[in-house]
Amino acid sequence: MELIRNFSIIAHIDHGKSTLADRIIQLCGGLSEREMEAQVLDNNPIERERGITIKAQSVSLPYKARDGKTYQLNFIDTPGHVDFSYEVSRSLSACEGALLVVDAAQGVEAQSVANCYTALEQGLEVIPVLNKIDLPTADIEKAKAEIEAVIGLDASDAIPVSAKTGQNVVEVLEAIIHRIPPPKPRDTDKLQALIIDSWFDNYLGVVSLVRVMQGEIKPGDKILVMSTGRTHLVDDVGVFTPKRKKLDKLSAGEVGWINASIKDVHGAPVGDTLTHAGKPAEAPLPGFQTMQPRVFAGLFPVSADDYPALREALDKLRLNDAAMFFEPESSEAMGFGFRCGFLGMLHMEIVQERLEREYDLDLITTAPTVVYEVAKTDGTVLDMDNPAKLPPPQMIAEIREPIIVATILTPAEYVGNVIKLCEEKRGVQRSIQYLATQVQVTYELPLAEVVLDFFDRLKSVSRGYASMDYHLERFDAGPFVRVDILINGDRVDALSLIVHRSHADRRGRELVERMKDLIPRQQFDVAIQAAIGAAVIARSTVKALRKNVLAKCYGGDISRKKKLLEKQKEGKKRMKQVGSVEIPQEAFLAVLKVDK
Ligand SMILES: Nc1nc2c(ncn2[C@@H]2O[C@H](COP(=O)(O)OP(=O)(O)OP(=O)(O)O)[C@@H](O)[C@H]2O)c(=O)[nH]1
Repeated sequence: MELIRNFSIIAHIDHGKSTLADRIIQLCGGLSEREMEAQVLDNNPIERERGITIKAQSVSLPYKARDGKTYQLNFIDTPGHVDFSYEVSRSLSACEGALLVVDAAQGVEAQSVANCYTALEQGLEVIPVLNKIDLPTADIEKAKAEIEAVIGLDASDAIPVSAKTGQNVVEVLEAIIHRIPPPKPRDTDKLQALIIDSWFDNYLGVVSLVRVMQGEIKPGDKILVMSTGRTHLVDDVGVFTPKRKKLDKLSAGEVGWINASIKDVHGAPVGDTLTHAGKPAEAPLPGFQTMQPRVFAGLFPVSADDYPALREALDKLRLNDAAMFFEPESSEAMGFGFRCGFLGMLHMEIVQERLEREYDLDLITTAPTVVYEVAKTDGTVLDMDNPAKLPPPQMIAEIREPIIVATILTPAEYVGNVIKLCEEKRGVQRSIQYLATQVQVTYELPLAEVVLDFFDRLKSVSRGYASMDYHLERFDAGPFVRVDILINGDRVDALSLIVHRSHADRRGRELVERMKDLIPRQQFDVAIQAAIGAAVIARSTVKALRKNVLAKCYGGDISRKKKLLEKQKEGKKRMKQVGSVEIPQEAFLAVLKVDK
């Protein structure tokens, strides 16, 4: 155990975590040059394409140090996006230390600050690493000053490196073995293993990444999942090197995978404790906060025939993604589909992309909504994740919306823009603090205002420099109303929105205008209305088509004609019928884009 070091890397997206991890793997001889390919830790092709890490993974590496001893380094990867910050804390809880990687040309970003605090709270040793020193814009002293001012962490012995060229990376390894303590020995050998992550493998079924806190775990052991009381036989145990390698056992202090023929990820819940059925530990380890889906949307197949395929695909995805939620939903406008819950917008986009790409499904996604608390006049409180299901106004005593506290870090020159954006999004300022080279602004903001386009807007008003982190604080009552969209008098239930009364008129108007541009002209007039209850707040009309589209081409240009027809066919693919009107997918997505 003296020779084991368990560590994580905390870094903001793009600061070079994967590149550094690859270098470390290479230095420890984990993979040959050919096998390195690109970044081995980003397994999922979508993660790789988007260059963001989502799932926690791990590697065990032997490192022969300058002192002549060979250490076992267990690196547990953490995701870098704000949607997935709960996964960071669970990766950290399996470690004794963490590297804080800061891009020396960019400085500290909000996400790393929050994750760094989590690490410090959990008692981890944090080693600051300044990356990208090969860049001419890198400023080591400034980055150090920022770490000290913003995080309050001593950065005098921060290690300057270039993960790209490999310069100084070996010093990081030496710091890991000297500065991060080995796992603490326990005085009992009763098994306690913390499930850091579980995922579904097509060949093996559920594989769990565990940190053995005490005792040991071997193939053939009968293990007990402490929260469910279920027992399973362990088939195999091992580590990733990063290749999957079977071992005889995993011992106290180690991190590795186990496979115990559990059917789905819910059978091995993340944060749960495994122990021996015959000789159980007295108590489970402290678990993790369960993750609550915060953003909900309806997913509907474009073709009703795809409904069973969609269900199957969602079932499969859920095997891997314990944070995803879904249940059947039926909509008058959209037919049968599923109401799905996600951690945030990025999570939603990724799931949607996987369904379309890996399962070849054409989907329509309704506007995402947050979960409102609806207090009814009869004293009951509902969690409302679907505006179409809001009870009638006379039954509602109060609607409460989720409020977050956002911490934003920005260079001083953009602070005015950032404040303006927050105010526009109904934010209430809590504090503003000038630190070394950045400003830290804290705002209370309605989550509903944040989920749609806040990140994009924040990036654009700060030229990409501002970063943010947030946590849910409470629910606040407010004057919320449901805005319905009617097409030729039919309510499109899937387009209903819950909005703040003060934004309802503008929102309704924008929505109607946008829908008008997106609904193709038909053989008859199409009336589009936005309404609150029976009161129409905006209206518009798509005039009936008078001429055949092809008439414009004067019969001459065949290729142009063909193009037009093809374009129409394209458009047809993602259409939904509402009453007698066909609505393209973009019209539904317009709801997303309307600026609140
Ligand atoms: N010049 C230079 N570029 C680097 C260095 N380290 C990483 N990069 C580049 O920075 C970009 C981001 O690096 P990644 O390693 O993918 O970043 P990451 O933090 O893992 O990103 P996520 O996986 O999204 O969390 C890539 O284009 C790298 O090539 C470095 O030391 N110097």
